[in-house]
Amino acid sequence: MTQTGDFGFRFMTPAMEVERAVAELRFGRPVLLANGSQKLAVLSLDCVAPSVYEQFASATGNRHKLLLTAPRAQRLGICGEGDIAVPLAGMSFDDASKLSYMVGASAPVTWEKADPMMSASTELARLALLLPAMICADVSHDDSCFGACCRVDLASLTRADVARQSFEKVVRTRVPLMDFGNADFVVFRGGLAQKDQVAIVIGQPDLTRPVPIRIHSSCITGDLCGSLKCDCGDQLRNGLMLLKQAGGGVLLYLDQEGRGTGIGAKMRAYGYQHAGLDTIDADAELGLHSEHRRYEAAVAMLRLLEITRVAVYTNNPAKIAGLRAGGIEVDARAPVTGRVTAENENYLRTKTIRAGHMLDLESLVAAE
Ligand SMILES: Nc1nc2c(ncn2[C@@H]2O[C@H](COP(=O)(O)OP(=O)(O)OP(=O)(O)O)[C@@H](O)[C@H]2O)c(=O)[nH]1
Ligand SMILES: [Zn+2]
Repeated sequence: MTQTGDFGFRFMTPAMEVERAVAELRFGRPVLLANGSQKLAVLSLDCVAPSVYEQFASATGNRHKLLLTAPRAQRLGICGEGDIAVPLAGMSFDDASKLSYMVGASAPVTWEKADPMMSASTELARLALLLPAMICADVSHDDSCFGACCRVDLASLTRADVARQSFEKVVRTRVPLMDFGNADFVVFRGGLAQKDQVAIVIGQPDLTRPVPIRIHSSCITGDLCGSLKCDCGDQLRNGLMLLKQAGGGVLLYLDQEGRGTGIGAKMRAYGYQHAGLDTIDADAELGLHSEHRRYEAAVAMLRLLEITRVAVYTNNPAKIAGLRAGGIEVDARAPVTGRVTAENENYLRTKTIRAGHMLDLESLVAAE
């Protein structure tokens, strides 16, 4: 087993604080976000029970506010103001939910620019795979009702980044694959949530040359079930084939469902897409930005595999930028595509036009 970082045993590390806070939010309990003497009680509307919402309101003297991210504010017609905060006094749980992530909600009558601490709380939501619909209240003067709650320092959110880059190799084992021959599945554990990540090594790549790689984000619907709404399943299999044809390479299969937003958010977004929204606007309705993925895990996995120079199969410039930011040399980039279907054509077009993906869609359509 290879250790990538030695944090020793300390009573409380930034990563521990953040991980505990993330777990508490997922249980629907409040956490305290602190920055010096400023304290913000935070609750996630995505998984709180209505009764806890009511308790939170009375514990904060009805001074609680709802954070709406810039994409959500924009969907509600409030443009160019960044994240906003809406006073919630007197607003029911259902109305707050509607305001934070449902299609067709009206713009709030009263709102203000969000305090930076409130905006920072959305990073906890991102890590918790929850919608960034945060209910917040400043309790700097009296946090007595929140004494038993998990406390996380604002600085820990940044310092926990160090932990994100700390991975260890757990096991490497051969798996015979139907179309690709023998592959080595290498399992890594680490990052903030200690999720297992998998590298699939095809053949025996020459590590002295740029190693052909594919970074693939998990897509339960496409990879496993052949969903026609995206091209992921084809890209997964075509990516593995390209690595085999290149004489060997590595596919990093990252646990990043729904562009890092989680399967719950992705399925909510699919519901909105059925109502006519494109992939980016559907996410924006939920308060999500167009991209929530990060690539520290990919960089750490490559380093543990002793790979520092790569040739990447991707159409997504953010993946290349993520590798380069982590010090991996990207020598070349080649496309990897899938079938264009009636159901995924708009999705692919939106990614090309609105997210800058390097995809020659018209040629693909013409080739079908
Ligand atoms: N939020 C959201 N995620 C989606 C949607 N459709 C697919 N996904 C996710 O998008 C990601 C696609 O992953 P990849 O195919 O590796 O990445 P990519 O950004 O398309 O880049 P390349 O395939 O490398 O060109 C996966 O995490 C899917 O689960 C959608 O409509 N909404
Ligand atoms: Zn997909």
